[in-house]
Amino acid sequence: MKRLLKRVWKTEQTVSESEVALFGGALRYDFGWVRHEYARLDTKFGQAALMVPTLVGSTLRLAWQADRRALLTIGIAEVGQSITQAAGLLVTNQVIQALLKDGDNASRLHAALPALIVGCIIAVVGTVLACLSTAGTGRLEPKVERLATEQFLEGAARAELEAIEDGEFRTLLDSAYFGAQSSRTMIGVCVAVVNGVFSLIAAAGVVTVLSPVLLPLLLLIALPRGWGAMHVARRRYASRMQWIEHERAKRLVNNLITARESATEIRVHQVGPFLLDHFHEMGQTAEAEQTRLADGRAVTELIAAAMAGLASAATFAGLGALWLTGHMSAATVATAALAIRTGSASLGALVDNILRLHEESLYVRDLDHFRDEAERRAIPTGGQPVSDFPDQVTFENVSFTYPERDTPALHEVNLTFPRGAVIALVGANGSGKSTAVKLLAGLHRPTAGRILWGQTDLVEADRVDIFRHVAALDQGFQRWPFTLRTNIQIGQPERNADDDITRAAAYSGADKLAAALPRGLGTLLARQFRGGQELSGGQWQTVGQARLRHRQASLVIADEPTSALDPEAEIESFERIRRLADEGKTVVLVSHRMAGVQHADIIYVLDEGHLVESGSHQELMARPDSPYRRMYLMQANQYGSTAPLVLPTPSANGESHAASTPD
Ligand SMILES: Nc1ncnc2c1ncn2[C@@H]1O[C@H](COP(=O)(O)OP(=O)(O)OP(=O)(O)O)[C@@H](O)[C@H]1O
Repeated sequence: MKRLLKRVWKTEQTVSESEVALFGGALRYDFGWVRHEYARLDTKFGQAALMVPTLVGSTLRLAWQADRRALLTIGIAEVGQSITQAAGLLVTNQVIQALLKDGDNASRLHAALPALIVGCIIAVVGTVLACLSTAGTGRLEPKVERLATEQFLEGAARAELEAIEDGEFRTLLDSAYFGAQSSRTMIGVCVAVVNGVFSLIAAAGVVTVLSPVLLPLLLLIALPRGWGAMHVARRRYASRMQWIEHERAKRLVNNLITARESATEIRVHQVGPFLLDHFHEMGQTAEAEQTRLADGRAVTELIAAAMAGLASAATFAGLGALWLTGHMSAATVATAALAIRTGSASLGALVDNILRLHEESLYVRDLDHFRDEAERRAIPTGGQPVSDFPDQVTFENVSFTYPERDTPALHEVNLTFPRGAVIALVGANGSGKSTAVKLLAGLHRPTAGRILWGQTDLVEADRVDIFRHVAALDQGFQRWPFTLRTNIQIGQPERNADDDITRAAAYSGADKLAAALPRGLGTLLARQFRGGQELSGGQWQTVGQARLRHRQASLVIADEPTSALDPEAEIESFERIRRLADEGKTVVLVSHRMAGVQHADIIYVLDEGHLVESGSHQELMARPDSPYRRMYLMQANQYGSTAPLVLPTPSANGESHAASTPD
């Protein structure tokens, strides 16, 4: 027995050899909710019970916002039920008293009849109230979940990009995600807690009315039951946490074996059998762990039941003694026994529900915290209007350091983006090009220095106005799992006319792509769904450029727009983007393809966050020690000295003709 208890109650972590080999140990997410692991195990029941009003408060506020009628219905139904419960017990007492009176059976039954009828009416009212509460809860739960999810999504969508990239905020975001689901669960649990409290008050009230001496007896039977329920709940929580860790590891391996991204290596490198072996080993460890936990639960429940049984026996012995010594009538003893049973069952359920409430509230509190934090870090609304695109946007000694980074990504940089010009940003990997365009687009605010939109400092400007002027396509632009049409329209969702979409598609060549797809522009671009199609990287860039064109913006930012295009498509693409400047748009190009940027009006060269030079292609090529010249020649030399970089030069009428580089 001792060995069994030791085995089932051991608390140390069981990690399979496979988990150690693949992940270096148990696979734990760095998510916020993991911070709560075992939190409740350390919480005493008293502490959890004391927190109930606070925990219930925030859920009730949400419920009040979601549907106050449903909330009021539940409240009234629950209070009504507790009244019917107490009244039912008192009426039962009347019935028993009448039945135990002197006289023949018929006269005793006659005497009991009025109380019996009242009892039936009370039971019907109680049932109707319980149904009302169930209906109200069913109506309220999805609304609360929807409201909580909307508040979560709104907070996430409005947060500054800095916040989204900040590890702490992301952690909070991930944990708050569970809060929306928990808010829904909390409604049902709150109702159960309220129900439990009222039932307990009703039972205790009746017991006190019958004989105040019975109240300690109720406690005597209820306390061990409460202790048992708490112990079982705590073991269940611990078991869930351990089980989750194994499941998480197994699910990850499972996903890796079936994922499309790993399909090539799974086959060519024969990773499949390797991972399957580990999957099998992890599965066995998990099964052993589950068996151990199930044994543990059974033992705990057995002990809890035994304790509750002993307490019941002692209580009923006490009741028997009171009856035998003439301190209590048989009718009162019977009613008291009933009230004690009802009360102790309510208390057991109450303890269980309070602990569940505490567990769920951990996630709901994360959601509350996230809402506050998201509000604090939201992109500010209002500010100085920037209704017209200015003559130029200027970076004045701009520095920027990412959160959690020591070295600045941009260091006292001065840049000018004149209206209608093509500006190229070039430089080695990590030199700060993408960071500069994110600042230009208003996605980040400088850590030092100023970005001036005309005369307006970006920090004081209405950011929504700024975003309205910007169309941006970055390296990892979103490949929405929607139709081709929506993938273009989403550049400016409110422009939905067929003509606009077709024009944008024709601009980038996405019209030819659509013609080759089974449902044209209506083809779903998501292989994971039925009828969905997958595009190649280059085809996606064509779609991205159509999206860029669809957006009616004055500042067009294209960060590596051609990296996946074939040479012919790349030439066309650069030319197309450059031509946007002819319409008065300011075009900012970030690219490693020197041939593509050489026709820009201004080329800025960045190196480790510093601006090292600027000028036109001709000016930069004329400087012997120019880093731009070095990069350009390096690329040109890859094709051999007899084949210098050749790209069409845009002509005034938009047609292109080949031109060799000046070098
Ligand atoms: N979200 C981020 N959080 C923290 N650091 C970042 C983030 N994005 C970029 N950095 C860092 O900032 C520096 C500049 O990165 P940036 O992406 O602007 O370079 P880049 O010139 O666009 O590079 P590439 O040519 O490789 O795209 C790098 O050191 C990079 O590691």
